[in-house]
Amino acid sequence: MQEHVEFHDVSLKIGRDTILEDINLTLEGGKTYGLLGRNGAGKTSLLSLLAAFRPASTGAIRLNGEKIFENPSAMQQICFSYDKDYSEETEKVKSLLKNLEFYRSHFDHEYADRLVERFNLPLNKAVSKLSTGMQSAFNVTIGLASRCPVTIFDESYLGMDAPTRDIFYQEILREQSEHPRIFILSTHLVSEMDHLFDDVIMIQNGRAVLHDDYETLMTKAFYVTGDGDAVERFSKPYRVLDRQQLGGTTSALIYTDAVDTPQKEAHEQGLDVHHVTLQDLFIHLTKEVTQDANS
Ligand SMILES: Nc1ncnc2c1ncn2[C@@H]1O[C@H](COP(=O)(O)OP(=O)(O)OP(=O)(O)O)[C@@H](O)[C@H]1O
Repeated sequence: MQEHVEFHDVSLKIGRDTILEDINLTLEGGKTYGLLGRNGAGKTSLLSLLAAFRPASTGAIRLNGEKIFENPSAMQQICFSYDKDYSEETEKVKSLLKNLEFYRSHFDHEYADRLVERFNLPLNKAVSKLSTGMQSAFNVTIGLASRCPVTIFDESYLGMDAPTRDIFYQEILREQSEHPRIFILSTHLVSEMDHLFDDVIMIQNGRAVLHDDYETLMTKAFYVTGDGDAVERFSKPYRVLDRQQLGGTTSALIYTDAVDTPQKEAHEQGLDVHHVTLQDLFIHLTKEVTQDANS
């Protein structure tokens, strides 16, 4: 069966603060989701609800139609890899990995061994004695080898050097093709990880302000550059996320939900059209929403 997760009208309130509001999302098996949001947007809060660490204040989260919270069989299907504090952990890498087979029904020991080798993890060292980057690699090893149908990595790259992150990215791609599941990658390294995403979800001020498939999303935004008046005329009907002027030349970042994106039309009007990166789009979309929220 193809896994699916549904957030239905989910909110989270802590004390008087509304942390998450009106979250409605559907996630499907075989897809890798990039979860993006500024600091404090609510990414970890959202993921901790999905991992059933806490109940939602309203609404429901379901895995394959079953509520997740306090449901042991649903919780068994979800792995949450985050920047865990191992300072009190006296167990060695080897024994902690061995113990996992009792908790994680899908855990693949051979795969864990391969990852230990790839990440160069010292099996006989206490986990608390691993460097920051090695602890991240250890977390990632558990997340990948547990082969949970829903696997969440919340900023799991912390402290990892570039070659180690590259191994992690290769493994995500290989696992998704050989053992398809729902991967959720919460990250600030947008430009480095965007090639992994099938879908992009953006959280802003506790709301899911965008959920789109990566390819579609990247056709919705583009830069037009040219004579200032011509750019103004062209961009009038569209949402302009950013505008830069240099002498008589203007460059505008257009974002549109139009099914037929108007890039051809821009060309016909003598304007240059350039692609936007996901990182740029993220910066300008979240900047715009923040300004709106404050206005
Ligand atoms: N236990 C808590 N009590 C009160 N407020 C909290 C608690 N945990 C989180 N928050 C608040 O909820 C909001 C969202 O925090 P969250 O950690 O989910 O954001 P995030 O998007 O993961 O941020 P970052 O990218 O900085 O890790 C923040 O305003 C934070 O201060």
